Amino acid sequence: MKELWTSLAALVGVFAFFQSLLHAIFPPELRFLAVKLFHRVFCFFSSYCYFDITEIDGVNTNELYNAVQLYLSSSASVSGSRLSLSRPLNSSAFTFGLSNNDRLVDTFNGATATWEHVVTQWHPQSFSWRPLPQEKRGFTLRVRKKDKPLILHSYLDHIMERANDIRRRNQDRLLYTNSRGGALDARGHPWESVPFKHPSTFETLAMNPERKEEIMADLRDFADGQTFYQKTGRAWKRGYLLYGPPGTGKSSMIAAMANYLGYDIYDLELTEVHTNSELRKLLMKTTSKSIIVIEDIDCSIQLTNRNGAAVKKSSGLSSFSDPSSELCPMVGPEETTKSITLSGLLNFTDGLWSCCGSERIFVFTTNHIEKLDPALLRSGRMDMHIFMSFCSFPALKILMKNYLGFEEALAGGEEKRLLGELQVVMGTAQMTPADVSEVLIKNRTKERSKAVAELLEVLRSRVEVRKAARNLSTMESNPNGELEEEQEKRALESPKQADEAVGEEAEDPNAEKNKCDENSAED
Ligand SMILES: Nc1ncnc2c1ncn2[C@@H]1O[C@H](COP(=O)(O)OP(=O)(O)OP(=O)(O)O)[C@@H](O)[C@H]1O
Ligand SMILES: [Mg+2]
Repeated sequence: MKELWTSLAALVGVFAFFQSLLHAIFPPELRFLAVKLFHRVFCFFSSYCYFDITEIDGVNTNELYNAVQLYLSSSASVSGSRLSLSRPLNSSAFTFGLSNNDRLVDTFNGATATWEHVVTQWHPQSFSWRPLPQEKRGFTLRVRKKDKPLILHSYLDHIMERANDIRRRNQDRLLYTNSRGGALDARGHPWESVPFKHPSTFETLAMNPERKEEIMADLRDFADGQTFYQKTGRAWKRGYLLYGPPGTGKSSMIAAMANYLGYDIYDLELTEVHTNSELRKLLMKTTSKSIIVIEDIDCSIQLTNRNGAAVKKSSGLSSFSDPSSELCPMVGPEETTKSITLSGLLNFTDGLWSCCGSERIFVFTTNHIEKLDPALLRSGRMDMHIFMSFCSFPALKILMKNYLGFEEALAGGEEKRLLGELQVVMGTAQMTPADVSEVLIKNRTKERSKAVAELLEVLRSRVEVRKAARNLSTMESNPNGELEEEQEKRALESPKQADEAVGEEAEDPNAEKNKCDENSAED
């Protein structure tokens, strides 16, 4: 045994001697060439090929590196004995990873892939404004040469897909905003994000159950429709226009959609976007499986029609923004040339640029559908028009269940009677779900039947106010109806002052016409 150790030590000594001799005799360039040559010969005779996937690709983060890390985390958690553990920002789950210079073997369609996590110290030479990492990290993938085509064509795609899945499952959804205007952050992103934790779901959303089911089915079909969209040559996107009075649940519906599908939300603040190209850049930086929202589209911004002229209500093309409205200040011609145009917006939702991602939903909301340009309403543009109405009786039952735990099937005699009375007054009271919710919140700690009775009282007084308003307006017989409109607005917008206010019945001007109106183009 002792002899073996002696001969081993001698061997190491000889090797060290020859190495120092080589260093002394040959210049570094020659040594470098020799190593390179050796490497080439080795690669030529080796049956393996290698791929390096570094964390930083030039100055940008390499998406594939992150995807591989996430992908391997699912198998690493099962097989590894020493793992790195992390919890990414905005994530609700832990992620496992390979420790430095550790290996993991994966198989894909019969091919074996060996992954090694390589970490080396790094001292960047060049100056950078951004703090750069002190170590260089990357993965080395080793596969048999014969498996190279399979790896390049399918395996990497498979990894990206799996990683996206894992990310979606682990990560809290995000709400993005472009409130910084067009300015980019350190990573070149124009969007800022916060975790999206809105509790609204389709279960809590008060609306006609059949209509709700229809919308949910539409969303499901959309999310599962990759093959359909591919087969029919359509971009994988869908547009919803939500319209109705304030407080009827348009924003709540968007949150419910996002929660239902597990999508992120991009809340596009159009007033912060200055040009069409800025709008395009924003679109390009959105991810798949997301909902892009433009709230209050009718008064977000001064839009121009496709001829470049300002859209005028009087010209027959209804306007997004009434120049006289204080919400939508008039923009002069010189600004108009710089601002975004209607065609820019239509390109954003519908043109070639809308396809620079997939599986995206566009949602526009408005309180005044009659103010929208027909170009936005025409068939196929916004696939589904959803009217969010005043609180109906079925919607009221949902709110009562949410806030008071009131179940119709379990209601006692007195509760049943109250429910019957509610049904009678509900149709004429025209209260928004937001107003009803407020009354229910106020009374939620009371005994249930008392809370219901209280709501009935509020609804009745509302009906009374509306009746009085109608009578008064008939007496005044205002030929232009302008006063009626004003009174109606006051009575409905501030129900608390309704006793003093005198108004006329307010109805969505397009309610009947547009109710549940869905563009036939979609199917
Ligand atoms: N259909 C509804 N179902 C459940 N809750 C509702 C509904 N509509 C309104 N609410 C309640 O009223 C509040 C305001 O609703 P929301 O912001 O969704 O209305 P909106 O239609 O978007 O109003 P606006 O037109 O002013 O933006 C919500 O926080 C929610 O609690
Ligand atoms: Mg809203």
